[in-house]
Amino acid sequence: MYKTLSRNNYMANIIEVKKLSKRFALADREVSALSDINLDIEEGDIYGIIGLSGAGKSTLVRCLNFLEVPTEGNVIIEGRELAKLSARELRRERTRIGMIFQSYNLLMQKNVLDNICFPLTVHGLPKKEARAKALELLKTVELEDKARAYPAQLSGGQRQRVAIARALASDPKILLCDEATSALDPKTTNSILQLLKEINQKLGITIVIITHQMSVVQEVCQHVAIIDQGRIAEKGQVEEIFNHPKSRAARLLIIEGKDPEAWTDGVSRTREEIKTDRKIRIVFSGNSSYEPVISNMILTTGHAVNILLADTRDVGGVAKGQMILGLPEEETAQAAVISYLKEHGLSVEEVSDHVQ
Ligand SMILES: Nc1ncnc2c1ncn2[C@@H]1O[C@H](COP(=O)(O)OP(=O)(O)OP(=O)(O)O)[C@@H](O)[C@H]1O
Repeated sequence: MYKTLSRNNYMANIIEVKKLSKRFALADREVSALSDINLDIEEGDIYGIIGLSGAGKSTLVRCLNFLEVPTEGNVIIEGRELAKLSARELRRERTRIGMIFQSYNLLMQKNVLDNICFPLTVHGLPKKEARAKALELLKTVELEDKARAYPAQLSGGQRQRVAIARALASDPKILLCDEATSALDPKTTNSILQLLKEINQKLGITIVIITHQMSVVQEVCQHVAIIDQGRIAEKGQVEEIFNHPKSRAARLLIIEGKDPEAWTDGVSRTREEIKTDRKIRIVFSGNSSYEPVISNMILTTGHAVNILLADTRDVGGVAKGQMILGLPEEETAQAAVISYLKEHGLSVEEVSDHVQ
C-alpha cells in the first residue's frame, strides 16, 4: 500500500484497484466492459483515466465507489476493501467520495443554495449550518452572487461549479469527475480545470478525471491510465506517456488527437503540396519556444515544412505540446530538418498516416 519515496518519506495510495473485471449480462449474451484492471492512485494526485468511446471509462469510475459492483476483483480506499463492507458502511464510505458528471445532475426546482444544502440536510445537518457551509462553498467556486439563482438561469460552466460545490459539501477525500468538462467550450473547460487544480492543492483532495480528451489530462493530471477495450493499455506519468506513447490507444489519442479541430484546415491541401507522405511528430516538453524553433529551422536550413497538426500551448512562455510536420520531398532536406530539430532538444519520431 505504501511506496517508498525516500528513507523517511512515504506516499500512500488512497485508491487501489485490484484485478477488477466487470461483465454485464444481457438477455442473449454477456458484455465484458472491464478486464483485469489494476491501478494505484496516490493521495493528493490528479489522476486521469482516458480512452475512446466505449472503452469502459464510465464503468470504471462507477466501480471506484461501487455504484457498479465489480464482477471480480476489488477496490481499496484508504486501506478499506469495498467488497467487504456492509451496505451501511459502503454508504458512509461513499460520502467521502464526491462525484461530478457531464450532465451536472442538479435539481432544477431548487435554487443554487438549496442544491448544495440538500445532501447536507439529508445527512442530518441542521438547516442553518448547512446554509452557512453552502455559502462558504459558493465562495470556493466563486459563485457567491448566484445563491438564489436556479440552474436554468446559469451557464454550463456555472452549473458545473454548483455541482462541484455540492460534491465538496460532504468533505470528500476523493473527487471523481466523469467527463465533467466534455459539454463545455475550451475557455470554460479551462476555468473548471483550474478550479479542480485549486481544490486539489488547497483542500488536498485526490481527483480522478475521466475524459476522452488528452488536452484535459495534459492540463491538470500528474498520472494517467489509458484504457482500451476494457483493459489498461498503458499507465504512468503524463509527460512520459505524452512524449513516448507506446500502445495503440495512446498513439491514437495523442498523435491522431481524436480531437479533429486540432488538425489545421490545410491538411488536405497541404498533403497535395508536399508530394511526400513523410511526416514527423515533435514534442515540446518545456525548454523550447515553438515559434522561434520552427521559423529558425526554416531560416537556417532553407527548407520549409508543413504544419499538419499544431497542438501546442504557451505555459508561462514555454512551449508544451506537439506538432506533426510534413517534411520536404528531398531526402537531404528531410535529414537537415530532422537533425536541426534534434539538435534543438526536441523529441522527433516518424509517424505514419494511420497509427498502428
Ligand atoms: N449497464 C450496462 N449494460 C450492458 N452493457 C453496458 C452497460 N454499461 C456499459 N456497458 C457496455 O460496457 C462497455 C463500456 O462502456 P462505458 O460506458 O463504460 O464506456 P465509456 O468509455 O465510458 O464510453 P463513452 O465515452 O462513450 O461514455 C460498452 O461496450 C458498453 O456498451
